[in-house]
Order: sequence, then C-alpha cells, then structure tokens
Amino acid sequence: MGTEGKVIKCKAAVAWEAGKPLSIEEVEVAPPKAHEVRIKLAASGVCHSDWSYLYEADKMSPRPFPLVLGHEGAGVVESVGPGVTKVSKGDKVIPLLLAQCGQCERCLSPKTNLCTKNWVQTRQCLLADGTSRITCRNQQVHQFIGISTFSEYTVVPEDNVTKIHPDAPLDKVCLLGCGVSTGYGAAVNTGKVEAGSTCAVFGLGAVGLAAIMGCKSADAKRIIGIDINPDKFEFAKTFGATEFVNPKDHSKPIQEVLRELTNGGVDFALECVGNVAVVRAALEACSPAGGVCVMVGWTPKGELSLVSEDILLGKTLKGSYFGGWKSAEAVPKLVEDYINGRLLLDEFVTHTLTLDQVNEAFDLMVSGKSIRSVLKM
Ligand SMILES: NC(=O)c1ccc[n+]([C@@H]2O[C@H](COP(=O)([O-])OP(=O)(O)OC[C@H]3O[C@@H](n4cnc5c(N)ncnc54)[C@H](O)[C@@H]3O)[C@@H](O)[C@H]2O)c1
Ligand SMILES: [Zn+2]
Ligand SMILES: [Zn+2]
Repeated sequence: MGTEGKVIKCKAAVAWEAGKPLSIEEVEVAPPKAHEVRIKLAASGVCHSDWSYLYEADKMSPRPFPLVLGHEGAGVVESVGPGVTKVSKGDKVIPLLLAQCGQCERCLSPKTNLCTKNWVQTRQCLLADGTSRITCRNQQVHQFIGISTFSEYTVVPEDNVTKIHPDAPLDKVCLLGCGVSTGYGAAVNTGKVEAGSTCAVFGLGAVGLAAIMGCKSADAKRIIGIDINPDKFEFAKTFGATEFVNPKDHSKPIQEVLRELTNGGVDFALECVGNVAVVRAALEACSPAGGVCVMVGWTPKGELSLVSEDILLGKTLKGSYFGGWKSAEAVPKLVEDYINGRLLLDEFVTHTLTLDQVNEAFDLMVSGKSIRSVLKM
C-alpha cells in the first residue's frame, strides 16, 4: 500500500519552546500541495544554526514554536504535488534552505544567490502558502527555514529541493545542505581566495573546516586555523590547514598575533564562529593591502563595531550566505565533486546517531566533541 496522497504518521523531533531540549514525537505529515514535494528523509546533519535557533534568542528571529528544526538533510522523494516538474518520486534529493527559482531578478544576477522565491515565508518557518504540512497533537508545527529535516518525512516547495546523483550516499551528502557548502563557498565564491595567498580561518567547526578545504582548493599557500579548542587542530590538518593558533595561548589579541605571523596581515580571513568580536579581530588581522574578510558565522542581530580606517584604506568586509552558491544548480555539482573525490565529506562526520539522539548531538557540538553528527532516520 502506497502512502501517496495520504497523511503519513512518523517520528520527528519537536521543539515546543525556546531553551528546552527537543522532544521525540509522533507527527502527521500532510501530502504535498501544488508545487510541493514530500521527502522521506534518510539522514540529517546537525548544524550550529539549529542549536542557535533553540538556545540563542539574540541570533535569530522570528522564532515561532512549536517547530521541527534541521536543515541539513538528504532523502528520497516519496510523492509530489500537482504541477511539480523539477523532481519525481524516487529521486534522491537535498532540501534547500535557499530557493533557486531561476526566474527572479536575483536568480538572473550573477552577483547574488539570494533568490526571492519563498524567502519571506520560509524565514517565518512556513511553506509558500503561509502554512506548514506538519502537525503534532492537533497543532500546526512550524518548519525551520521551510524545511525541517529532524523528521522521518517532510514537505518542501519544489524550488527548495534539488535532485542529486542516484549513487550519492545520503548520510554523507546531507552535509551539502548547509555546513560544508557554506564554508567551502565562502572561500571560493565569496572570498575568491587566490593561489599563493595567506588565509586565516576562525572557528574550526564544519563550516570553518570546509572553508579551509576551499582555501586549499584555491591553492592558498598558508592556511592558518584558529580555534579556542585545540582538539580541532588535527581535523584542520586533514582539510589543508598549514598552521594553527589558539587565541588562549597568547596574551596579545589574536589579530596582533596573526599580523606578526604574516608580516602585516593575511590576504583572506574567514569568520566561521558567529561572534562580533571575532569578526572585528578577523578584519583587523587582514592585510591593509587589500585584505578581504568574509563573515560566515551567524552573529547576534545588531551593530558591528569596526575601526573605520580599516575600510577606508582599502580592506573589504563581505558576508556569505550558503557560500554564495546558486543552490539548486550548485548542490548536485558538489555532490558529484564528492563522488569523484574532489571534495571531502566523510571526514566531517565524527558521530552517526539516530533521530532519537538529537539532543546528544547538540551536547556533542556545544562541548566541542563533534565536528558533525549525522542523524539517521
Ligand atoms: N552564513 C551561513 O550561511 C551559515 C550557514 C551555516 C552555519 N552558519 C554559522 O556558522 C557558524 C559555525 O557553524 P558550525 O556548525 O561550524 O559551528 P560549530 O559549533 O561546529 O563550530 C564553531 C567553532 O568555533 C570555535 N570558537 C568559538 N569561539 C571562538 C573564538 N572566540 N575564536 C575562535 N574559535 C572559536 C568553537 O570552538 C568551534 O570549534 C555558526 O555561527 C553557524 O550559525 C552560517
Ligand atoms: Zn529566484
Ligand atoms: Zn546550517
């Protein structure tokens, strides 16, 4: 008996309120409406942004609850709603936290990946029609960035999903749904890291390690990994870091240490922590001769303080969302790069857990013991 057209009862991790652990619940996932796709998820990575949404009120808003978090998933299309042309039942897919409709002004511009399709609704954690397809205990459950991958099934708009290679291992390529694509693209697309350059990457979680991988692929000469947790340094080496600095080992500010190490400053600095003080340090670590600082970490909303001369005299501060990738076309190519050995993914996965262990995955992340935990559904 097929499930098409029927409500599916399944397991999901529900966030009932901010600051409280997720609760494993039976939820109902409605069939996809027009231009929507229902996905049977196989795996989901756990990203720092999921944790921030739950536990760091100053970083993200609005934060509607109840909610199913998770946005780094991969699965197989279970069924499609009327009018869907981009994917079919049985396709392996990755849901996209950023649409690529291919038609809006921004999709047509090479300058940005911020497609306007479904943007407003998905930021409110809803689908395009302003509702969600998930309910629990008779309540509508919001879908994090319009996705919700901490669930056995989900429904997403067809512009927020992309078909990937049928051989792709879903428990690895899920990481391309956010963290790895973000860090890698921040280096190669946004920073445009150059061959022979000196780079500094702040924060060696999955996002920062992927940024290191991007710097390496761009043939940077020196790649300095910076983290307050020295356990991350071995990982950084795997992805191509040539040196490490722990700010805690120095009495001087980290930007001074880096300027001394690099004869005046680095060519590229990537902030993958999500801390305004680190953004400023990263900018100040850049060379006055055209140094480029890329903000990748999700900082609290509000003001950023900078030394104005830094910008006036020619440094650049940029931001990067989803690594600057045009989502629907880039993610399948990144999957192929992984299959062809041009991109590392397995090395990010330090823990493979079940959906029931999602709170453990959060604990492993904030205690610095994991790079990525992947939940298998
Ligand atoms: N821009 C985007 O599109 C995007 C996408 C995904 C994630 N993010 C953000 O990127 C950031 C990193 O995500 P992640 O999943 O890799 O997180 P993570 O928690 O796995 O890694 C963060 C790392 O930063 C280190 N750190 C903390 N404070 C530091 C400091 N003062 N100096 C140096 N290192 C420090 C931690 O020890 C840890 O290793 C988060 O803010 C996340 O929300 C942004
Ligand atoms: Zn668009
Ligand atoms: Zn993320």
